[in-house]
Amino acid sequence: MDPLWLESVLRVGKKRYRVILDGLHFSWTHLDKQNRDKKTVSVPVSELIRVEEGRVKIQPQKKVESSEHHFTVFSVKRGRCGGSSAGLWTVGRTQFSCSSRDIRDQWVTQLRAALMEKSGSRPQRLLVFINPYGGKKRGVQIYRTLVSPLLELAGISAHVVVTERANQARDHILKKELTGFDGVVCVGGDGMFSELLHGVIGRTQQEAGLSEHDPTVTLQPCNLHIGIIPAGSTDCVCFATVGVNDPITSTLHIIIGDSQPLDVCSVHHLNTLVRYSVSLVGYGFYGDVLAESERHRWMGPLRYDYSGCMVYLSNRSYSGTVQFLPAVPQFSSPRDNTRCLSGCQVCSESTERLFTQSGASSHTSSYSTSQCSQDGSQDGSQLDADWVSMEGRFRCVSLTCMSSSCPRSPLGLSPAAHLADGTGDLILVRDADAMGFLKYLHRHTNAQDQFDLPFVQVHRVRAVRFSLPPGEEESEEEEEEAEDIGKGTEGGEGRAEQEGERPTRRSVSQQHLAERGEGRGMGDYRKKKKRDFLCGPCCSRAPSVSVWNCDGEVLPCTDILCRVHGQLVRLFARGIEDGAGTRSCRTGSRKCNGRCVLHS
Ligand SMILES: CCCCCCCCCCCCC/C=C/[C@@H](O)[C@H](COP(=O)(O)O)NC(=O)CCCCC
Ligand SMILES: Nc1ncnc2c1ncn2[C@@H]1O[C@H](COP(=O)(O)OP(=O)(O)O)[C@@H](O)[C@H]1O
Ligand SMILES: [Ca+2]
Repeated sequence: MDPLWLESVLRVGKKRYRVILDGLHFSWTHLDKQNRDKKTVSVPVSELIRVEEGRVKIQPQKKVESSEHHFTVFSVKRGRCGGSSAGLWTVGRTQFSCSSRDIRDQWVTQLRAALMEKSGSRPQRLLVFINPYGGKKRGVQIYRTLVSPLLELAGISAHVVVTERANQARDHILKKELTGFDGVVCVGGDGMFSELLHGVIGRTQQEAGLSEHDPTVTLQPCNLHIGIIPAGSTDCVCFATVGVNDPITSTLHIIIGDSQPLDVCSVHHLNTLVRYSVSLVGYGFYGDVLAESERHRWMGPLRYDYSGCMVYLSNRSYSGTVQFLPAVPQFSSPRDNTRCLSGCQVCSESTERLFTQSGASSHTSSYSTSQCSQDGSQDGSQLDADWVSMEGRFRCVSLTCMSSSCPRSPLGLSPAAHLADGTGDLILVRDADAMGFLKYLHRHTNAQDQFDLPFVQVHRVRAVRFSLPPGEEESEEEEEEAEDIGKGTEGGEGRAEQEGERPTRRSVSQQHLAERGEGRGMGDYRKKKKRDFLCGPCCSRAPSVSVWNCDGEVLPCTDILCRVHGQLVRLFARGIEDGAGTRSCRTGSRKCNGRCVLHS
């Protein structure tokens, strides 16, 4: 028998329960007057949070009464499947009454031993960054009222930094002492997550002595977990990895030490790392929406809806050449009608492929043409011929390493994409008429297949290249000019940071490039903006070049090479559980049981 096994008949309120603890579950079954089993509640030991003697309120320091015969168990409690709280987690609190103090002590000891066994995989100490300006500017309030009390309940200590400038979180992770921290957490949106992502990946490569600028390098997977408390505008990374945007649910995933590997796409321009992305690298529509939205930041999250309409009305398409390395089609397909859910088999099988066969210790691969071998591992050579090339005019070119579901699009840009399979989905939307494109966009908001349109193609890929058509390409001269513009703005941005003003986005990549003294291409965006955008999105003078939206950051260059790095980072999450994934306490139309400050 399991050494942790314990069984007793205890009371919860006035009802009698057969209570059992085995190695895996803590469960209690209601017994009727004839001692027949009725309803059972079962909690995996991995989802227990705390066990206290006595009858305890949600904060252990506030005991209602210290009873010698009682103990209280705090655990993860799921919202009703199919109900309005599906996918949402809360803290369940159950007070058990024993017939003697001895029995009570036995239960408390055994339950704590079970919890102790789990403690190795749970964080003890966290480094938390709060963006006070993200989303509706409620980051600090969300942390103080919803997150901090739960961390305290779970006995997790946190060092909290409320950021005063963009890139502070990234720089902290890159440069400061991190010993003793089991994870880093952001309270903010996708931009804030991106800061942590760049910090964690950069730090890991620094320590491994690898150059991130080398597009051929096999990057070192990161050990430090990242937690996301959603408090931003889109919160796509949280939504796509948890299934809901809810601070309490995300805190509970952190507390129990869930671990979700995540594919990351690196974006290079001329042997310089520009940025990393996990959700969207998008040219055309999504780039234009982002660029336009920056001018309306004061609108908060609504800026994307407004800019989306404006850009749609501008009816643009862009020329370019897209090349891609297809993923192995036998493993999965973006049109196989599956969803990457918690415990996804495609992702588990990929783990073995990505790490066993690739030999993670050999850090460079022959990448004259590719970094991925035919078997799906992350290095090895491949022939030039494997690149597929497409050119023409596109409404949008999007690459996403995950579904990129978010409250605006509950199934996402690519509903069958996988979080951790080492591939991304490349979506090419050719120049359709305005109604056709609207149909495509609208299908993101419902269950209709957005790929079932004659002008839309989707490919599962491992790498993508984009280049402008001859005559439009980024010339040396343009880049030098762009560099100058970049330098000018760099100073301006620095001033904004110093004075505690809110700088615009685009900061991570610019600073990244500037700090490494490799600012080639920097400011292209601004230069092109000068040329094409300043007249507004509805201007009749249509621009010939768009910009790239990289997880909400405008990239400073147009010709790029993207490469998917399988399972490069780990989040405190477990993927979307079956029955979740369509709800958000920020959609307004759906309730979050009033628990969320975002609704209050
Ligand atoms: C007729 C209805 C049209 C609806 C179209 C809906 C399409 C939604 C797809 C959303 C993909 C989101 C990918 C995630 C991007 C975020 O990283 C980025 C930054 O987020 P944040 O830091 O929270 O501000 N968000 C965006 O780029 C917004 C794209 C909105 C496009 C309408
Ligand atoms: N204190 C701060 N002042 C100004 N900008 C900040 C600060 N902290 C973080 N940022 C930047 O703000 C940007 C947007 O933050 P984010 O939390 O993603 O909110 P949103 O989802 O509303 O865009 C991020 O790119 C981040 O670098
Ligand atoms: Ca993927």
